Amino acid sequence: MPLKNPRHILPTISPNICIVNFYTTSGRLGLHQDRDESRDSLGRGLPVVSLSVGDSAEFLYGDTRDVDEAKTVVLESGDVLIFGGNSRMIYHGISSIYANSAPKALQDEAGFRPGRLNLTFRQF
Ligand SMILES: O=C(O)CCC(=O)C(=O)O
Ligand SMILES: [Fe+2]
Repeated sequence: MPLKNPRHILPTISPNICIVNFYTTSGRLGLHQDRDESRDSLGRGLPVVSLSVGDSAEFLYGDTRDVDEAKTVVLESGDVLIFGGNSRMIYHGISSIYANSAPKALQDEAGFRPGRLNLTFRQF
């Protein structure tokens, strides 16, 4: 079945914030909700658009702050994860970084240091 047009699922954004996180190979981020955007933005469920570069990471997500109930998805270099609409207030975090999992060209040709870069684009 063809994927639905995302515009029918999530509102579009004009991002005016980019949060940049760099994780060393021992880096972690505890389960949290992203709630620093405006009430209007949160109320409309405007999505967070997350781009991963470098080493792969285990991304946890769930409806509660309970790590044991959270699901996991591995985010690889180049992956874009979008959460918005009914999922805008999910708890999420990073439980581990897989050392040496980045594409070799990133290290060899771009001089990317070991670890993971994450950029999240948001509309305040
Ligand atoms: O590194 C990630 O994939 C998540 C980052 C995050 O949750 C945040 O910046 O609020
Ligand atoms: Fe977050």
